[in-house]
Amino acid sequence: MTSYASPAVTDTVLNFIDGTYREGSEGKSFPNFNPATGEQIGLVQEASADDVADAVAAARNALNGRWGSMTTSERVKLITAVAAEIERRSDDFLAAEVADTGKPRAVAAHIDIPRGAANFRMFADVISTMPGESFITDTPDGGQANNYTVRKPKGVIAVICPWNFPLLLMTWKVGPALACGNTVVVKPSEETPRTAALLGEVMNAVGMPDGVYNVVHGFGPGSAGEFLTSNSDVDAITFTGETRTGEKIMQKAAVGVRDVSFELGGKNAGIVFADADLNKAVEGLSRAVFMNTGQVCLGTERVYVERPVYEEFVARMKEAAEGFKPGAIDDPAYLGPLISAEHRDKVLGYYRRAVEEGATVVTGGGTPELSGPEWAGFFVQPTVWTGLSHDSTVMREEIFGPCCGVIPFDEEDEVIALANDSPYGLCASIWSENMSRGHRVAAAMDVGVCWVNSWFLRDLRTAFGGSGHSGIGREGGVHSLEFYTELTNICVKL
Ligand SMILES: O=C(O)C(=O)/C=C/C=C/O
Repeated sequence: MTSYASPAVTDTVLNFIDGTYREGSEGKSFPNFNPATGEQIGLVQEASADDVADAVAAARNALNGRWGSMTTSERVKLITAVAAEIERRSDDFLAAEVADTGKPRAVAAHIDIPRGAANFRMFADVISTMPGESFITDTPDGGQANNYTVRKPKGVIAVICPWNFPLLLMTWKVGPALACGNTVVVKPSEETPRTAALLGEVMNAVGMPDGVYNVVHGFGPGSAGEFLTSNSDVDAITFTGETRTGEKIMQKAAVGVRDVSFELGGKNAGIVFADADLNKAVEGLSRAVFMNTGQVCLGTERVYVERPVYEEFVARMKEAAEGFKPGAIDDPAYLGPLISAEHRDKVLGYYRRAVEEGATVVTGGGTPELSGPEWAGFFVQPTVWTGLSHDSTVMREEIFGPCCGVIPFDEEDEVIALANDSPYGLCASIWSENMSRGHRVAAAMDVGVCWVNSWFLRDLRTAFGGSGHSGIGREGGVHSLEFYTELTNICVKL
């Protein structure tokens, strides 16, 4: 049986289909690891094609059953109860998330788990207060017509979510999906299945109708994710993760012309002007580079600093980087592991590539000296480079690790061009005490989100997402409704 509250125990993480937990029908499973220790902590039951078909059918049946006939206020009451139950079981969600990710308990306790509840509450509010649209039209016969719009759920939504903020990013999609009356089949990352599975217990506890929320596990080609995106009874697909995976999903979505909502990769820039408050800039950018061990889609991996403050900024980022301590999980400065041995090796490959391309390693560049079995996992050193060209590999490709390259600039137009010279367009941060410059440069960024003198400050009502290779569509507040509902305009001749 799954024991989320004691993740050190080897246990089985099950699929959750039509309100019940079940093993994969083909008896296949795959290992689940704690990235801090590197130890296997469980087995995950792999959903077969039949299991995924059952989950989609359960979601369809729920739409055609009690869930589909519920009023908005009945749905709002249920998803508000989900939020409360997540909070009541926050210790279990915390244990499950830390077991799966190895992330600092402080990060999971202050970001991941609270956002799990907040995401449901946010969209309960949005769907309760969202105004409709209507127009009184003058008609050729001298009369009038009333045009008004009604929103209806899109149907069965496939939710494919990543391993860096598993509960946060899954509920960022499931919250609005359910608020709008859809049903979901969730395919969590194979690295982090636990909190998605645990949410099934919450759904049952609050009396969510069976089939509204389903979870199927799997990884790679020929498994649950592919079965799900290929299932013609899935009405739309939402995905957060790597750009190249998004491209593959989009190909599947094309069959049947299914809508997609994507938050994909990024190579986000931080720009520090000479008139910046360096205390703010170093605090904000050291979080943007090193928080969650750099495994944040919004993270910063390239920093441009106006020349007069370049040397001081580099020295202060070195100090900040060395303040992050791998292998000290209860220390607020703890730098957790990367999610897997594979990802650790990928990041170390970029560390080597940086040196090959002429980087000066200001700090880090390898793996930390850690002793003890509890730190035998996938740790790397927080790293800062100088001496790299803007066109170097590590300044152009998304690494998704605790590292950044720092490059000097001289002119505002120059740095705007550098920051925008990327196929990605997710976010940026601007650091300057000159507010007209802050507004001006932020507006010049070709990104979905730009922070000024801040980073990762989130108002869930705002438009969130990226352009170019960073995604399609926006999530957040009323923006999520564009994806999770279909509009019908009704014109009544008066
Ligand atoms: O803050 C959010 O709503 C969000 O989506 C964060 C994404 C982080 C990705 O790594």
